[in-house]
Amino acid sequence: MHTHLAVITASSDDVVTTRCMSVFEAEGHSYQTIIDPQKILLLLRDEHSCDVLLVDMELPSLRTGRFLEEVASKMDVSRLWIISPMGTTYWRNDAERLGIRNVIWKPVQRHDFERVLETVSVRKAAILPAPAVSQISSKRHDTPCYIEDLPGGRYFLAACPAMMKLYETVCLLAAVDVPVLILGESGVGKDVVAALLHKHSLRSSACYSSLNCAALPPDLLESELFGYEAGAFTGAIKAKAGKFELADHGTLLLDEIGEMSAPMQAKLLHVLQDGRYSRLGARTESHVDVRVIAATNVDIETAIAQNAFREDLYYRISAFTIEIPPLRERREEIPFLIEQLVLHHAGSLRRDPVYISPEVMTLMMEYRWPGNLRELSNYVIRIQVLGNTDRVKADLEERIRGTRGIHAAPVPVAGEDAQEIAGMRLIVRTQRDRTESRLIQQALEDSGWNRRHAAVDLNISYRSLLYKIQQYGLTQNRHHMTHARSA
Ligand SMILES: Nc1ncnc2c1ncn2[C@@H]1O[C@H](COP(=O)(O)OP(=O)(O)OP(=O)(O)O)[C@@H](O)[C@H]1O
Repeated sequence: MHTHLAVITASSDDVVTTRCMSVFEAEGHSYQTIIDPQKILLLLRDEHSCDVLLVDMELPSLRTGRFLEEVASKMDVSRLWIISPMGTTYWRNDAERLGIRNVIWKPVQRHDFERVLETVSVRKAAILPAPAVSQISSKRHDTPCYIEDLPGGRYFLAACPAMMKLYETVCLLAAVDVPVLILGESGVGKDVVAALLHKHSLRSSACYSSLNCAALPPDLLESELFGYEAGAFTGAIKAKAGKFELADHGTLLLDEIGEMSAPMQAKLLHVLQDGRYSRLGARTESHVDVRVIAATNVDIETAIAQNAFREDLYYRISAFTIEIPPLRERREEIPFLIEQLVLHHAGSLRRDPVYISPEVMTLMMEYRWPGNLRELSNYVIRIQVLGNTDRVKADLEERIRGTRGIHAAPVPVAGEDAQEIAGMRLIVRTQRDRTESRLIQQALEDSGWNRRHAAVDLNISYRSLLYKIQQYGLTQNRHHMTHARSA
């Protein structure tokens, strides 16, 4: 026999609602979502209207007023749960004063809701038949997976400790207006993390915009960033606002900042110092208030050592850094990502989803994913388009065969000596670099050193390929691998 609970989430956050729904409905309970705090107060007039009240403190209307106090006067606070983003504590003094002890920190996990159910089941134990109580407490906790929707149909998924920690860091950094540098390989999710940071920041009602600094030649980059006046150059018929102007009061992601030319670095430093800039062809200066988040997949410290990147600019953009691990270092997320990608891509292709067989899933868990989540996404699209996994299976097998034993990630053994693991990782990394540079050299030779074709064959971005050619010191007409690092 199931308990039927009425749960109210004062949440504007779809994720909280969705999680609540899946856990509570799976258990046979009912729930209700209310966004307007006044409606909650009305509802609480009837003391049997709900067993538990979950209040999402992110709701802007709760920041002012005496909502908690009013709720506490209408219900037993042991039935009241606060849901709060990490680092948000404006409610803490009120909660302490009112004796509210139940707090769930975002990202909300399934077991958080199980905690809620457990407290209710304890209170109801006297009237509940025994099997219902044991059914609740014997439920196994699933591997936590957190998904948060982002504008533009995108989402952020975290399903491993490193990414959960990263989410917490993002929430902390979102609350303060400091520059953040996001580091990580191509396709690892730098843009997604920047969008998440913007969503949680006080700037979230203004624009989030991003620009890939490597994709444009310096002149075009300058006009994209700062805009231009009519007649500033041939073809500039009408004046155009730049990214800085459009992102005023919001957030601007400058992706691949490590690729920016020296003159552009100087101009960027200027605008970061005092918010002042000039449109191309303008006689006067304008002022903006933009939070700049920078991202790169190149080693900026090496770029500084080689005088390719300004040290003063680096310090200006990197008050805090967030490093996103490559997919091969968080393989436990792959099944969760695949599940979402299958639904997403099948939906946009208007097809029935083609699910991944356990066999192919094993291969996907084993493959090294040099193109990270973008490459994983492409594989899932291929499967949805082809309607089966045969070709992808053969392709993955071939790729893994070429790299097996070198690219397969070591599975850490619980309790293993940290030093030994570090040593093993170093060996694996060195081997990986050797193999990677050999594969890149091969792809370049196969394409007659057409870098764009080679980048497509390797499934990495053109810029990443250029970076790797430089990193490994690869040159044309050499049949043997050159490994700059290990030489
Ligand atoms: N944590 C995540 N959850 C869900 N999807 C993700 C996540 N991280 C990345 N993705 C998806 O993977 C793809 C690549 O992500 P993104 O563009 O943010 O990577 P990037 O690191 O900025 O790449 P690049 O360096 O090439 O610009 C996108 O389709 C994005 O939606």
